[in-house]
Amino acid sequence: MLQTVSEPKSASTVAPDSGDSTLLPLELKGVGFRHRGQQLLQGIDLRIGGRGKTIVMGPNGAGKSLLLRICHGLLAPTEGERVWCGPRGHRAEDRRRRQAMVFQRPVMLRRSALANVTYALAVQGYPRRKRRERATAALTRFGLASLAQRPARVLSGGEQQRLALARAWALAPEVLFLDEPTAALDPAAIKAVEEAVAGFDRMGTRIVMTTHDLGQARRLADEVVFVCRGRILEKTPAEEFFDTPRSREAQAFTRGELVW
Ligand SMILES: Nc1ncnc2c1ncn2[C@@H]1O[C@H](COP(=O)(O)OP(=O)(O)OP(=O)(O)O)[C@@H](O)[C@H]1O
Repeated sequence: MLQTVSEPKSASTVAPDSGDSTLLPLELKGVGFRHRGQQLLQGIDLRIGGRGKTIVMGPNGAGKSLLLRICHGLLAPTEGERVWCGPRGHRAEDRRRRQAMVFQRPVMLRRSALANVTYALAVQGYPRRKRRERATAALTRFGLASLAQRPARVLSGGEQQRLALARAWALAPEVLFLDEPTAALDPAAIKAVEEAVAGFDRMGTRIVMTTHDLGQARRLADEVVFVCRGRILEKTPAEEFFDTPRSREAQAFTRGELVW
């Protein structure tokens, strides 16, 4: 489903290679999130640095999405702090431009597929005269060239998810957060998303992704962050996590048992 075209250079002058990442490492220090008297996340110490794909796993309601939203900056922690420690991490504009997030249900503007991508490039400050070419290359990369003029909101769920990935691809982010991007997709669409994630990884984009799918986590993860009841119980290299999970909760989770 994915077309082979050359992978885009970063929209900025800096290639999104972890060696010269301008944002990473990302550190959460003593992060908590409280809402209406409920402690939904607590005591989160997490460092995301270097290359690779971090897969965030855990039972329903554990706080995975909250954690990703806090990492991305969509939510502010009510306790502790989130710090981008790279040389340009202190600049809000750089943080906004150099990271992207893909959601389970893609957020599409009421305009064509192509315009969704060119708009994102415009917001990022990409030169006007080059936007269309770059957006078209991204749509082609994700097998969406023939749907470029179709209103984005009438695309199927799988097509919209590929469009969300194409939009992120055009932006060439240093860090990409994906929150259950395949939860509502059929097997072919899931494969396309997994190939895209691997492509982002090859491009040097740091991946942080949640999934419920153990098979998918095994295929993609370099490391696993296991979240349960609002806390991180493990941050472990993937092989070790699946072979010998340390916590009782992760042991049960990897056996496919319910964890509360
Ligand atoms: N913006 C928010 N404000 C207040 N509470 C929230 C917010 N987002 C999520 N919650 C609550 O926080 C808890 C954790 O939710 P979250 O979506 O992070 O879990 P999750 O691990 O991603 O779960 P699932 O696997 O079911 O998607 C839930 O009880 C949820 O109702």
